[in-house]
Amino acid sequence: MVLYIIGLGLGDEKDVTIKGFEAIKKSSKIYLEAYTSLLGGSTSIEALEKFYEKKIIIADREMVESGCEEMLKESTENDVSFLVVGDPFGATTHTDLVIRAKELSIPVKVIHNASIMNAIGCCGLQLYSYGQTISMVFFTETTKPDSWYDRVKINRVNGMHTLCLLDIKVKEQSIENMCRGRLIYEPPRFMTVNQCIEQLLEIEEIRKEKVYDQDTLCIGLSRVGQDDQQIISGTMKELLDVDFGAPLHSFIICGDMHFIEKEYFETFRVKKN
Ligand SMILES: C[S@@+](CC[C@H](N)C(=O)[O-])C[C@H]1O[C@@H](n2cnc3c(N)ncnc32)[C@H](O)[C@@H]1O
Repeated sequence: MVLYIIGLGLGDEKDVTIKGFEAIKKSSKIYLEAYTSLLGGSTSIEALEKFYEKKIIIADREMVESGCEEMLKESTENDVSFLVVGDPFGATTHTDLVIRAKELSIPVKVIHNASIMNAIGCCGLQLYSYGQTISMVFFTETTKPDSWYDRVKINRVNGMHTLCLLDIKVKEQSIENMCRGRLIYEPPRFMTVNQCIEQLLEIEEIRKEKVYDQDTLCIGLSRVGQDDQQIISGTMKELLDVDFGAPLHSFIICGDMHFIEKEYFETFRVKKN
């Protein structure tokens, strides 16, 4: 029997490929990885279930990171589909799951789809000219992780663009609820372009290595691949107050731009009052 790992793309329930759809149809159980990305705003689990005519089981972080025992056991007897928004190996790599399945001699078939890692090409910067992608996590009162700053520095020194993927917090417990063992979860949070810029500038202020500043050119994107996607370019200062609307958001710190990249950049330039 086969464990299908299927990318759903970035839009809605209809972005699944025909191959993916066929695999879902013949699977006895369908799991949806629901903590590293999000389909289009109005795409609910119910919409997926209606379109695929199948019941969907939510695979949260706990389940995936604790080994997916039940799902793998099921795959030894029947075809099972594990759905991932975007591409299964785009940004979040589900390699642990593949290794576990291989250890149990379960055949795995991966069905790819669009990922933010390639759809980001819609802003006109050449995919070949990006350096390392960074993940920007929410700062807290006590922690401000900044290891990404060194990677942005390398990218900037080498004239490369930096894609910043922004934090998603779902099914998080408050410290108090965790300590008391209460399974009460905080509302989901998705980092905005504005929060990302604030954190970037805060760390530049602390590190002072002149990696970028508020006049650095950048691009904010939201809901890429969906009908209401937004792409807005400008300086960090200019984008700080722009409302990019509903999640998900991504951010790019531009490196050196070819003249065609510059021309394209200007077509998305923030409107000044
Ligand atoms: C772990 S990554 C995405 C992994 C996903 N499997 C993929 O291939 O696209 C999640 C982050 O990518 C970015 N992202 C994903 N989809 C997006 C979209 N449609 N528009 C803008 N940003 C997106 C957001 O910053 C989000 O927090």
